[in-house]
Amino acid sequence: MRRFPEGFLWGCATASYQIEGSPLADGASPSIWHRFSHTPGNVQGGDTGDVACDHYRRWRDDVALMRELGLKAYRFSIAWPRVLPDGTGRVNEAGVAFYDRLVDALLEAGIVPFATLYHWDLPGALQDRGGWANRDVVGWFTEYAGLMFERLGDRVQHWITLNEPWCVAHLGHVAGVHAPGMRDLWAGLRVAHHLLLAHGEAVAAFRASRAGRGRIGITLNLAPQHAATSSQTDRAATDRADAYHNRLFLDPLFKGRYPAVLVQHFGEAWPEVTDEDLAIIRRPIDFLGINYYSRSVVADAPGEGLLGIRHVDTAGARTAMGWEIYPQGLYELLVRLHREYGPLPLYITENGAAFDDRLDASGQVDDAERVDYLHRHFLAARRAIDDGVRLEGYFVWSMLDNFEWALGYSKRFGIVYVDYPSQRRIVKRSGRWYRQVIEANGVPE
Ligand SMILES: N=[N+]=NCCCCNC(=O)[C@@H]1[C@H]2[C@H](O)[C@@H](O)[C@H](O)[C@@H](CO)[C@@H]12
Repeated sequence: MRRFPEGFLWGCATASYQIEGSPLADGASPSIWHRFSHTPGNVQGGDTGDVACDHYRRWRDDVALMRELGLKAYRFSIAWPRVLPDGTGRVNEAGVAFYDRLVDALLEAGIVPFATLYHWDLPGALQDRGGWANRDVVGWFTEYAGLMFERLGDRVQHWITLNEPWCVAHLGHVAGVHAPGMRDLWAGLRVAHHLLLAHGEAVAAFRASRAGRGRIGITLNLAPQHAATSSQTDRAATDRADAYHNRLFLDPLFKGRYPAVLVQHFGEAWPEVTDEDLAIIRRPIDFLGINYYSRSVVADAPGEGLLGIRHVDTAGARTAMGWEIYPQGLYELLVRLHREYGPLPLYITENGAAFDDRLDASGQVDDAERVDYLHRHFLAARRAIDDGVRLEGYFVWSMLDNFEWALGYSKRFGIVYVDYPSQRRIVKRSGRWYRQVIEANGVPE
């Protein structure tokens, strides 16, 4: 048995738009994902977050389910449009009350709440004013963050400013496959910069708030980039991919500068960046959240796409998302972060897999593949701890099957199956297995 350190925080992660449903209930306003999913052609099957897992109404039973699973911690996100329907100014007390009750129920169940301030559901009213591409968003986000620190900061001690700024900037503003569906590199690079500025200003607001004695961090999706061959051109291509996918956020946050290779590569599209900006962005944080799913293998492809690279297929097994199952990439990433950007406390704020789960004749889900996936990734994380990495918790994505963005409900990541028509929750084999892991605080070799 490979035991984890005493007090290791085993949990699950979710996000507001992906599980809550009731997007316009009790004074909430439309988010950019409400608009995006209701725009035909954007989401597979025309799916929307209108119902999702109906968590907005079933939250009490879901907390009971978390307790049944033995979770030590639970990472959720707050829907900005519920608490500030116009994005700034007027507070919607019914929206705040939902999170107030949720936090109280979690504490009552002995579960540590981790609150993510932004998991992609920007108020549509702010998108109408330019959204993340408008530098004024820094003030809007800081106001929202300050309100939440004020209202929940006496009970929530762990805060994540942003979930995956890379996805917000690239998928939402360059590739256009996520809300708000923009395809504009110039805007996307500014969005990345504004997200980091907003993060930095929220950190300062946190330190000044009554929540300030808690911990604040940010969650990045990070993926090791491996060169397809040892050729100079493939290595240079991999360096560009690593700079864009990983260092675009890591370097300003922890080194106070953007990767030079990107500034060069993007030329006049690169935004104006001042030393004052960089000082805001690099304000010290208490932990780094890592969302790990897989790695990429990269080859030089002159003139192709944004970076002149292409991703090379590998032989390894894949999840239902088409992502290679590569647990050693988690070990490699954790050790790199510790050595190059740390040493600071780390949490795996998301790791998990989608597989084609089906109810069997007995109405159960025997998701052996997900058990194997998690087992191998837990062992990789445990190896990193042996090498001195200060890993303090692990949140499995996800507790429930949920709305998988542009893929709608076609992908199931949960350790609990959601039968959407009936909204019944059915704990999968992986959920029962995870409960044992948490109880033992360890996994078999
Ligand atoms: N090009 N390209 N892109 C692939 C980039 C992968 C990054 N996607 C994630 O990490 C998302 C993260 C998200 O927080 C959660 O809300 C999503 O449900 C999970 C599962 O998808 C993961």
